Amino acid sequence: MSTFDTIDSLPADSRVLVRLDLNSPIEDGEPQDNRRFERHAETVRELADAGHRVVLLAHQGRPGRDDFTSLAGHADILADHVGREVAFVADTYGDEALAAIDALGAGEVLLLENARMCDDELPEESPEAKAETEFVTTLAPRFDAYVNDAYSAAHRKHASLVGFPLALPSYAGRVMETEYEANTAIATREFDGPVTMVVGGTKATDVIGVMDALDDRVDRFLLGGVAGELFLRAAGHPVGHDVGEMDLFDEQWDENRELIESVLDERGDEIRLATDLAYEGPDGDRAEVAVDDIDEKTEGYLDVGSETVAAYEPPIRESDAVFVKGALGVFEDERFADGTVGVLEAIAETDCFSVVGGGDTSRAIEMYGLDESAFSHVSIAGGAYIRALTGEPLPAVEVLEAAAAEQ
Ligand SMILES: Nc1ncnc2c1ncn2[C@@H]1O[C@H](COP(=O)(O)OP(=O)(O)O)[C@@H](O)[C@H]1O
Ligand SMILES: O=C(OP(=O)(O)O)[C@H](O)COP(=O)(O)O
Repeated sequence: MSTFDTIDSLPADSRVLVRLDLNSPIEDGEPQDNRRFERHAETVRELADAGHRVVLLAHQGRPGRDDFTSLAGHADILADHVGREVAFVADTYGDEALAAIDALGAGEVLLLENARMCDDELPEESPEAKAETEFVTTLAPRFDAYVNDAYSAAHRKHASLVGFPLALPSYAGRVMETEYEANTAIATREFDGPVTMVVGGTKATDVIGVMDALDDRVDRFLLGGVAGELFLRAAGHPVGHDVGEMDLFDEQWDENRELIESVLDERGDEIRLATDLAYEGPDGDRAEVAVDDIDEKTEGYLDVGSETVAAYEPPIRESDAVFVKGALGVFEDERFADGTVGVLEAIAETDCFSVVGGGDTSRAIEMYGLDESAFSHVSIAGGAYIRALTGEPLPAVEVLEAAAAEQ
């Protein structure tokens, strides 16, 4: 169980500064709606309905990148989800922002500009250093309390995440609470039956680190995606390297080769690898090949094959808990969705405890019409989910816990 205080303890009629994570895909300069809005809207609605004055802080992208934009468009999307007006001010702690904050009435909601537009926000520093920045010392006196709901950014030591808890009574929002409980479950909960982890996606370095760290917590790993092919390579198959323009395998192989070989050597019995793979055939249709029949890799494998999907379903059905990190194939293309969707369907049909993590992978749930409520938790966190699984501390959670110990 977490040891931070939640918004259940927030005193009535508070002026509250709330950190959300609305970081979103940007297309043609506009933020795209996604689960983060829907989830954070619950916290915002609850606080506004209770009559608090609600001021929101969030970030978008990184300076210098195309996704580094204003939060004006985010306010509109959030307002649709909250079912209330969300005012926006293109300022964070200047006169315009302070005037808008001071003018806010009970139950009203205001979103401040992208926190990363302040020089004080980004350099990663200690909470003590961040608490002394002008950003924090200017805003904090305007508020009675700080709420952190941005679990998915909690691995960053930025001012809006770690500075305010030293300056204000601090609480966890609903997203922070639920993400924390579900994502640490693999380390903290005892399960009666087998624990299975589905491992795929493109970020092989991340997931191999997770496999290594979860050594004694997971009974079996079902592999696909890029990591799956790298393990097949370690097992002696002529796959798991780049062909043509591809840039997914060789670097990650060089980086992880020793670890993959030692994990396979020590835990081979618990690791299930694909026995067949799917690729784009000459007529553009999905084609499949048995791994044992591959003499040379000449094209990209884009999914695990149907024999593999069938073999992965029974262990899922027997599991007491299943954690998913990464897709088994390029599910965005319907021809190569069978592995990812097959596994998600098998999880949805069981009553095991299940967590699906990763921004890309979780999109398969709505793309293929799966019922989100069939999963115990669909995480909106990427990097923070990985860190939770590997047991690495999250600085923004640590400061909330420290604040609770002092409150
Ligand atoms: N064999 C593969 N080749 C290329 N891409 C793959 C393959 N298998 C899965 N993927 C891609 O992996 C992505 C999801 O994984 P990733 O980005 O690592 O994780 P996350 O869900 O954490 O964002 C999907 O978008 C999918 O297209
Ligand atoms: O989207 C985020 O992380 P994620 O891509 O790991 O899910 C967070 O908002 C953190 O953003 P950052 O990785 O630019 O610090």
